[in-house]
Formats: sequence, structure tokens, C-alpha cells
Amino acid sequence: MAETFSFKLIAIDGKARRGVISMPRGEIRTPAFMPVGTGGTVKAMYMDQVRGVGADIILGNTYHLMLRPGAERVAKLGGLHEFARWPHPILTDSGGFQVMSLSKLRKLSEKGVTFRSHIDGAPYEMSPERSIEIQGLLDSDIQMQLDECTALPAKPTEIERAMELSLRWAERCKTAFGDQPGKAMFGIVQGGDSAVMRVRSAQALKAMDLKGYAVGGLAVGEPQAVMLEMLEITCPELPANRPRYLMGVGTPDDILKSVARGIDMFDCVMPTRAGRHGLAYTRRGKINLRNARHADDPRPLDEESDCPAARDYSRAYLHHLVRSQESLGAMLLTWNNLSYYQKLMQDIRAAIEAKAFETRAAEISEGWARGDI
Ligand SMILES: CO[C@@H]1O[C@H](CNc2nc3cc4c(=O)[nH]c(N)nc4cc3[nH]2)[C@@H](O)[C@H]1O
Repeated sequence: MAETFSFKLIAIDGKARRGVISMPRGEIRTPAFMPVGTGGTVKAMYMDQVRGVGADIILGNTYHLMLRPGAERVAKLGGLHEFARWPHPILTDSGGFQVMSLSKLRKLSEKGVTFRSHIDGAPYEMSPERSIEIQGLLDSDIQMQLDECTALPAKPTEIERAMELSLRWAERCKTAFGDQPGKAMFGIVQGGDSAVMRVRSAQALKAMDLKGYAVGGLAVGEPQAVMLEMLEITCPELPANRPRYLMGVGTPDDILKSVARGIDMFDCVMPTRAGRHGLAYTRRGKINLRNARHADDPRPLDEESDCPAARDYSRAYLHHLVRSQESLGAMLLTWNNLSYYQKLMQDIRAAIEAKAFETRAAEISEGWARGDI
């Protein structure tokens, strides 16, 4: 355990980086995948299981938690770690993205955003200062600045406006966050699919000397090639000795390709959401357990996995659970998927240390393509 937030690079292989973030609540091995725990729970999982598959950190959402059960209430109950019984690091998103994608009647101004809850229509205001205040009430370890994520495609003037607003909000969040040595506030690079705007955003945030940097405004439906091109433009502008977090990403293939371009941290609803919809991620590719072809298949998802959900249950049983909409179906597939994602991250970290990332990445991708599943 460390008194203060620090990031150490252990090995570099091309642009791929193996590092470790040290914080009072524990260490985060990078490249890292953060299971999404939106409302203070990683859906269909016990927190001990989340830890058991190898997660060092989970993600929470300011937007959801401020609406229900309320940030002040969580603070009164001892903060999000106590509330959700997860004593390890938590990163919270700032709410801007969720306001724009979930809430109703939202209005954005220099001051912040006003909106109505998607749950009960109640009115709320969220300024950069209030977002940081809420993340503090949740006792979040890594807090994200409030930003405006531009939906793509967008006009250059729109991309520039939102990117510049986000920079002003970054300054206000840095001031509101103040000096908290055991925690971190990350800036978020915006700039849509514009190289010029991405560089301007990254350089301005670098000048603020923040403890970490997220690449935002991506994984919003753009082609993978556009996302990767934005990483090739953005990462070189960010300080090498600070963590880089690609928000909302992604599939196993997205992760391999983004690590290869210098990204250290990921979060994505894919493994948990897919698990609830009958989809299993395996080293041989994705399996849709809804498909009737599994009805009589006695094989497990992966006989070599150390995860009981992958090793001890037949595909026929999983197919039955999914078809019958049994809760255990979502539980076992979520467990399998998060276990697969963490095994992938472990594989990636070891490959970078061995200076064999490119070869290993190709082997992993071939495994998916074999398709003998
Ligand atoms: C396209 O699939 C949907 O999209 C989400 C994943 N993609 C994503 N891109 C993001 C960008 C930002 C950002 O620019 N700023 C802040 N503060 N948070 C962000 C969070 C993000 N998440 C999933 O919810 C999924 O349902």
C-alpha cells in the first residue's frame, strides 16, 4: 500500500507499456481492465468473485449513484467501498457522458449541465465542482473530470467547442479536487475524430500536469480504424510517465490493438452485458449460448480455464439456463467473461515483460479465428 498515488513503468515493448499504479487502497497492474460497477455493483457478481478473477480496480458512475441512492447517503454510510464491500481502488466516471446518453431534457452551459433523472424525472444540476464533490462523497480513488463527449460524426466547429469547454472544465475540476495525495483526478482528452483538436486537447491537459489522462470521445460507434487512428495521434502527446485510460473500450480485439498504441487502462460493459445476454467470451472466440446447437453439447466452455464457470459446466446446461432465463445463466456467463478478460490482461502484461507482445497478440487473435468452438 502506498501513501500517495504513483505510476511506475516496468517494461516497454514497442508502444505497449507494462506498469503499476500504487495507491493507499492497493496496486493496479497495467495494462488493466476495470469491470464496470455502474450503480455500486458489478452486475450478477459477488465482489469476492470480481476480486477472484483478478480485478485490481472497478468502475463506478457518478451519474447513477447521485440519482440513486444519492451521494450524500453513500457518504453517510461510509463511502462506496464500505457500501459495496469492495476495499480496493475504485475509479468513478464524472457523469457528463451518462447525462448526455441517459438523461432527459438536458441543457449544457459554461456552468455545467442541467438535466432530469431518467429514473423519476427529478431535476438536477451538475457542474465540474459538483461532479468532483460527488466523487469525493463516494470516496472515489481515481476521479474523472467533467467533460463534454461529442457524438460522432460532428462538425469541426462543434468538436472544437466541446473540446475547449472540456479544457475549461478540466481546470475547474483540478481546482475543486485540490491536493489529495492518495487520490488522483484524471483529465479527459476530447477532440472527436479531428487530429488537430486531439493534439490541442492533449497538449493543453499535459500542461495542467495531472496525475493521469483518459482518452474520451471514442467508443461512441465510430469504426475501430478511426478509434485507433485517434490513439496514434493522441498518445504521443501525453506524458509517458502518467497512466493513459481509454474510456469505454472494448472488445478483446480493441484492447490488444489499443495496448499496442500505448493505452494502460480500459473499462467496458461488454463482458458483463454480454454475459447477461447469453454470450461467452473464450480464447477460441465468442459463443452464443442461446444457439440451439449447444443443446446437447457436454463440453465446458474451456476445459483449460481455472474459472469454475468455464471449466465445470456443460454448454448444454448453460444453453438450458440461458433459454430458461435462469439467473444462474447470467451469473455463470458473467463470471466466465470477466475471468476471460482478466486472463487476457494477465497474458498481455506477461508478454510485454517478455518483450513478446506482438507475437503473443497475434497468437491470441489466431485463437479467436480458429473458430473450432
Ligand atoms: C457504444 O457503446 C456504448 O458506449 C459506452 C462505451 N463507450 C464509451 N465512450 C465513452 C466516452 C466517455 C467520455 O468521453 N467522457 C466520459 N466522462 N466518459 C466516457 C465514457 C465512455 N464510454 C457504453 O456505455 C456502451 O453502451
